[in-house]
Amino acid sequence: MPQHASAFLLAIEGGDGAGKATAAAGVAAQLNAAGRTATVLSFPRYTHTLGGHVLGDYLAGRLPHTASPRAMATLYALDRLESAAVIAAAAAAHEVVVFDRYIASNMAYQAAQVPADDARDLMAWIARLEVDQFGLPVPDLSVYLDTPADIARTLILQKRSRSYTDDALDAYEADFALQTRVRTNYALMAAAGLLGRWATVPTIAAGSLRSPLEIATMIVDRLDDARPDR
Ligand SMILES: Nc1ncnc2c1ncn2[C@@H]1O[C@H](COP(=O)(O)OP(=O)(O)OP(=O)(O)O)[C@@H](O)[C@H]1O
Ligand SMILES: Cc1cn([C@H]2C[C@H](O)[C@@H](COP(=O)(O)O)O2)c(=O)[nH]c1=O
Repeated sequence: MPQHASAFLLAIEGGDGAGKATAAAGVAAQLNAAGRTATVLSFPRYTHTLGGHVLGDYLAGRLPHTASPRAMATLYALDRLESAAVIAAAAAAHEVVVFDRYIASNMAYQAAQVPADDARDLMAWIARLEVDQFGLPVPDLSVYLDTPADIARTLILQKRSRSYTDDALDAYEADFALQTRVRTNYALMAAAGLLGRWATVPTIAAGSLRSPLEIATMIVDRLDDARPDR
């Protein structure tokens, strides 16, 4: 197995329906076609980890109680902690590991569920939990896919069925105000460089959605900007 101990860790981030899974697959396909080995890991890992399974039940509305943002953040973090060996194996075998959501999703979504004045503290708490306590790697680059919430809602409704729910919208997707606060948080995190380096890729140009190919190409360009030696 080829060893790439210093695989580039690229996180694709954004609100629900921003086009992350499509972009992550497109980026990996472009890199692999160019002979640069890449793989995609999507979080939550609904069907692979205990944490992911519980999160699917939560998002599908099958759990009887709501949980605090810190409790939810811990569950999402546990899904990644359970996946630590999978992340390490992916990084050892590929030049680039593309995360379809990673730690920044936890920061953006859970901080969107506390008063705005408490958001930065919660983001810092989540970063300490996942990076300092759980030992998860910081991404080399996070790309914020900036898709307006109304367009993202249309894209969510086009999605194929998910492993954890048959509903068209899960609990977070159905909450339009939450999606708006999430977008605000991502813009803040990208501007402040929380959890490392960021690039923002607007998915709309001249009023129209860019093609998946164009979006993937823009992300690969940002990746190359972030490591000009490769
Ligand atoms: N640039 C694009 N142009 C047209 N359709 C797109 C584009 N990007 C994504 N889609 C479509 O929109 C839907 C949602 O895309 P995708 O699953 O990639 O979003 P996502 O951000 O991963 O969603 P979620 O966070 O809810 O899992 C899919 O049906 C996908 O084919
Ligand atoms: C990884 C991660 C995700 N979330 C939120 C974001 C989404 O609303 C759901 C996951 O849904 P998807 O359709 O599978 O993208 O969970 C979060 O709050 N914290 C996280 O770490």
